[in-house]
Amino acid sequence: MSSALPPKPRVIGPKARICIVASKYNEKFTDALVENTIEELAELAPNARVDLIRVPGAFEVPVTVATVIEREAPACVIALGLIIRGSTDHADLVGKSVTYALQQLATRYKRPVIHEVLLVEDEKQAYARCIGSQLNRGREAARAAVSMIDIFQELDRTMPGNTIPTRSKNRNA
Ligand SMILES: Nc1c(NC[C@H](O)[C@H](O)[C@H](O)CO)[nH]c(=O)[nH]c1=O
Ligand SMILES: CC(=O)[C@@H](O)COP(=O)(O)O
Repeated sequence: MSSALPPKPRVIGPKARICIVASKYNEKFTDALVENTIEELAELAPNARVDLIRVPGAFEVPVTVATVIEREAPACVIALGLIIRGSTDHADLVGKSVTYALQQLATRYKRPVIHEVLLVEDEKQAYARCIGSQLNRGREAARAAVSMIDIFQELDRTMPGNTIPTRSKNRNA
């Protein structure tokens, strides 16, 4: 059984823009994920501007995240979705490709991308993580997002520039 939610981070004051990219597929569950995320963000980042983009399925989430970051990068992107395993390998293929793509985007753009595109076995697991409270992955997404915004704002204060020394022309330097 998965562990419970991470503790609530401290409330962040500064205004920040957060973009949620959420798939519509399995909408009973993905709607609940979105609602829980927004509710938790309202408490932890009351001054934040929260944009919401809904896409057809989990597989469409990464390309939308990439476009959002390239056009108007938010402080943090939250990716939400629910994949329920069927009778073929499609669920695994979608789940793994989305996971890899989101991590690639986060590290390429140095922008926090919170990954709560869930792959579950059945509706019971989906209910516990999307609608239930103890394991709610929407609240978990919001807490991770606020923590990362806080961390990156601190990094901007303490490590503003490119601190990796560029190699000099003199290879011996
Ligand atoms: N079966 C689920 C899907 N499948 C659809 C894909 O995500 C994608 O939209 C399609 O392959 C077209 O590119 N999506 C989910 O989010 N959840 C599922 O359970
Ligand atoms: C992730 C999916 O598209 C999957 O749930 C569809 O079900 P199936 O594997 O039976 O085609």
